[in-house]
Amino acid sequence: MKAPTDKDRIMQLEVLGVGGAGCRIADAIRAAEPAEHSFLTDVTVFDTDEADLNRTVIPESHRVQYGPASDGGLDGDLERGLTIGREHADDLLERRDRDAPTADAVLVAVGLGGATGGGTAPALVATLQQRYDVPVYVLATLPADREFAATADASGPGHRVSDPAAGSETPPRPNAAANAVATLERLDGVASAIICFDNEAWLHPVESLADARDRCNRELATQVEAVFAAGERSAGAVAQTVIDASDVRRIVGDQSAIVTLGYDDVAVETGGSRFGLGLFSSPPDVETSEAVSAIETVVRKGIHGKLSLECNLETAARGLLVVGGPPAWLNRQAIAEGRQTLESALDGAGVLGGDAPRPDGESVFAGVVLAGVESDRLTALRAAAQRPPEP
Ligand SMILES: Nc1nc2c(ncn2[C@@H]2O[C@H](COP(=O)(O)OP(=O)(O)OP(=O)(O)O)[C@@H](O)[C@H]2O)c(=O)[nH]1
Repeated sequence: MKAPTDKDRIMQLEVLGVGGAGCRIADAIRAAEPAEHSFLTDVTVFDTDEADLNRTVIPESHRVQYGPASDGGLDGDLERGLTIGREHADDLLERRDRDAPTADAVLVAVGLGGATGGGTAPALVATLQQRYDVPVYVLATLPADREFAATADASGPGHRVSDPAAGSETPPRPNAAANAVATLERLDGVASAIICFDNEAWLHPVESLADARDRCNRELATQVEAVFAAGERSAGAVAQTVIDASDVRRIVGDQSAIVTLGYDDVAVETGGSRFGLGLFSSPPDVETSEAVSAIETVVRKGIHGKLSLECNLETAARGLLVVGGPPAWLNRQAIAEGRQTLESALDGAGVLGGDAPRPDGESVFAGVVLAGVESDRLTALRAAAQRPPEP
């Protein structure tokens, strides 16, 4: 954390999506990137399932099919996925756009529970770590119980075939918990950090993953963007306290810590016309009390609201808070107090804070990172992984 200078480098992230979920999440992150503050160097997606790959809106040049040339993926066979992953990891990295600028960090998105993403991610991350001197973070979804639990038969509410034509059917995955735990173990000691998103917590009670996934992916992309695009200086708006790549690195560490994200936002008056070019609009007069109240609200909900992975806050080893929005709303005192709020919630763990001015933004938001957390959900998945698959 430091005051901005002209030499400040804005954090740039390369995103690689692997497997069905990884490709869709990478797609969602790309879609969430606002034109006026780009933070992505490049987004490339890899899948064994060509049909799934072609449903993303990632340009064809950045979609890579590998392994057996068949639609439908590897059907949950993780051993096979691991073999294919080891065989192809080098080649996949070669098949990226070689002209893309070097990033400050790489984010590998993957859905844990399947065979393609979960099989390839460990080898891909290990190869990235060998080749580059930048952190390699994994963004991993955890499977929902309805994918593998006793009630997960094809007639259960969680397994409604939603829209087969769009490829959104969700077949039961009896091995999902075991696969997820096995992949997590393989990533431990290899990934710089593992950011988790728990599908179980984000799905509504009676909803199939197919119905929920686009909404979940948008939520996750928003959480990611709030944090990783924080260091951006856009259109003359300079953050008072810039969060850069080394700050993120300090907080999430390089020891495969489990990381969870929090986020909240509130729409605010911006004074500009939504329809015109805004050339004649002036910044709104913002009441200090209103700005303070908006920041207090998003910080409180960002910390105590639903996290990407539920955890006991006091177990967090480190935390990061980013407060963003239109510059006129970014009250410095309130942001500093928000950081103290995070510090007290984390029981004195090390906390960094910063602001992210968004001149074109229409909301005030808080992005929260909690690193090194312990989560009952991971314990439950490990227990489920020990049980034999339901018949
Ligand atoms: N949040 C979210 N989770 C998803 C999505 N698609 C799948 N998942 C989760 O990710 C896990 C793995 O699914 P996929 O990524 O489709 O599987 P895969 O890696 O392609 O592997 P195979 O299909 O077995 O070849 C599932 O068990 C789900 O829990 C998605 O779009 N969003």
